[in-house]
Amino acid sequence: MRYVGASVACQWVSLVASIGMTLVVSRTLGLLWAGAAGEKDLVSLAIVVAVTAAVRSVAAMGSARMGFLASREVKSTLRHRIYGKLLRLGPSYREGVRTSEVVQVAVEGCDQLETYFGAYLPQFFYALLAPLTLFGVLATVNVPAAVVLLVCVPLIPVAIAAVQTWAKRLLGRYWGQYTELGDTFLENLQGLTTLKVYQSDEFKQAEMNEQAEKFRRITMRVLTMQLNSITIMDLVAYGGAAAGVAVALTQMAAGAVDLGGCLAIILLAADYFIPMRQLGSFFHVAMNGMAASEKIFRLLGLPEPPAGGVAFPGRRDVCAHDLRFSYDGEREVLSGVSLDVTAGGFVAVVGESGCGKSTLAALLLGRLRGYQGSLTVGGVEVGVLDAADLLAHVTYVGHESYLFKGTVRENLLVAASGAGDDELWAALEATRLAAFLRGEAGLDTMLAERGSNLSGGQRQRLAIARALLHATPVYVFDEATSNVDAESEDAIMAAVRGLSGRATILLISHRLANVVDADKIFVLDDGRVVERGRHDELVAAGGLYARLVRIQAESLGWSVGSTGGR
Ligand SMILES: Nc1ncnc2c1ncn2[C@@H]1O[C@H](COP(=O)(O)OP(=O)(O)OP(=O)(O)O)[C@@H](O)[C@H]1O
Repeated sequence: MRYVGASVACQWVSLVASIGMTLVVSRTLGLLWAGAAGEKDLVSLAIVVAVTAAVRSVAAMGSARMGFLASREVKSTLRHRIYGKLLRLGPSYREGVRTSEVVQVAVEGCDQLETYFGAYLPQFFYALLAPLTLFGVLATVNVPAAVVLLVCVPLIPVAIAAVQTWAKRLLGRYWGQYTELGDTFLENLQGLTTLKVYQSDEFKQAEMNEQAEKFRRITMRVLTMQLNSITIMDLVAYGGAAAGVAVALTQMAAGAVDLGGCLAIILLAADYFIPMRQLGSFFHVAMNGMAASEKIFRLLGLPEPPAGGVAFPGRRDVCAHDLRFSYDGEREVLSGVSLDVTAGGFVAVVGESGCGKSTLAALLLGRLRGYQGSLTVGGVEVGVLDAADLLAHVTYVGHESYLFKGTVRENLLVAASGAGDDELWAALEATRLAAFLRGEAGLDTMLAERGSNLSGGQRQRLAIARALLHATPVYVFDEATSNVDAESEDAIMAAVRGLSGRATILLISHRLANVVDADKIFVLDDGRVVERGRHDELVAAGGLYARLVRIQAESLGWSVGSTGGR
């Protein structure tokens, strides 16, 4: 508001200078017409014109600068808030908003608000102030003309208000279409390789064309609406100015005003309307910003995980009791899971695809919320733990980890900012990546976006090295080695087992060779723990686990009952 006020003040100073100059010009022309103008009048006219030009240019620069500062502050504040909100929402942000929508509102949505705060708001106040100022001045010249002009000005806001409801609805739909198109575009771009592989890109292109066409149509409707309303505002503005001129001429004919006064009214008549007319133009862009701001405020209003929850406890045991969870509120994906992992223990969760293993991991990380029953770490319910604190104490490695564009060192330091090169190399040795990187540029080896210049297995080994550096009391490995070659997998599993004792480890793996050493194995089936025990006990029990082991042993050729052999 400070900057908006200053911007209005600059515009007003410029207007006053302009009025002063117009009055002097009109008076001098009147004198010239009457043949009464002396040299002194012409000199003072030249001085007034020069001073006015200087004042107006300084005021215009000041107003633009203030508008810029206002919009810069708003954009930066909003973007900080959006960023902070995403951090507070954590990995579960996708439950409430689509990624493309976040990008669109944070970038273009905030840019649209630039016009609202930088141009529309100052113009709004200036458009109220300018006609009143002009009225005050012209009333001293000729009251009827000043009144007629003042009365016509409010017709512009009336025209704006008339289209406002319609425009609001239309712009709401426009932004809906825009984010929908952005969403499809982002998804198709990310899946372009897959689409090419299956030659489905044409089908997706047709789908996108259809959405783009819908977006084109709504954009055209928005433009039509804007042009129509600008035409109406122009009619009012220039019609009003013409009415003022007509009154001025009539008044002069009636002898109520002299030539100088009549000229002053004619020259200033348009100034009554220009600010309102300008407001009308900004209004449409501002409305677009307002529609975007609705999306911004919806994002900022999304419910957050409880902040300032209970701090991560000193204990590290993990326990689930009668844990139930459903994604859609209907089908239970976990239907009463009970398991316990003692502090420093190495526990595995196995089961057929879709039985709920990753869901369990996501609940433990607080990535999914709204479970029933109990899931505790160190005796404290995960649901009441402080979300950031939980993530700082539980390291998760999934089957596909994110690597950032930058050096290997930068990617590793994400997990342990203070680690020295020796520690980084030790983690790389543990995941058998050191030899490869030594042949490249070592820790300074550059990674492309998502680590796309590494192989799938190398990416994953780097992600596991990063996790090993993140010294936390609890680790969750969810199919972390699924795309790693067998030899490296053995080395990595040895490093993972090496963590047990100082950290509690939950290992989710469909490769049963990895779990034979686990202190306890929980076998999930359709959202329930159906078996629990050590590898040998479960094999001896001859249940689901034994069946899964037999199937894998046959296909991979490792002997049932072996510990770690393949
Ligand atoms: N985001 C989701 N929305 C709705 N349902 C989901 C979602 N994610 C998973 N599911 C469902 O929950 C069930 C359990 O999925 P989950 O990913 O936990 O299985 P999993 O045991 O880890 O499988 P896999 O071994 O194949 O990774 C599946 O039936 C799946 O369809």
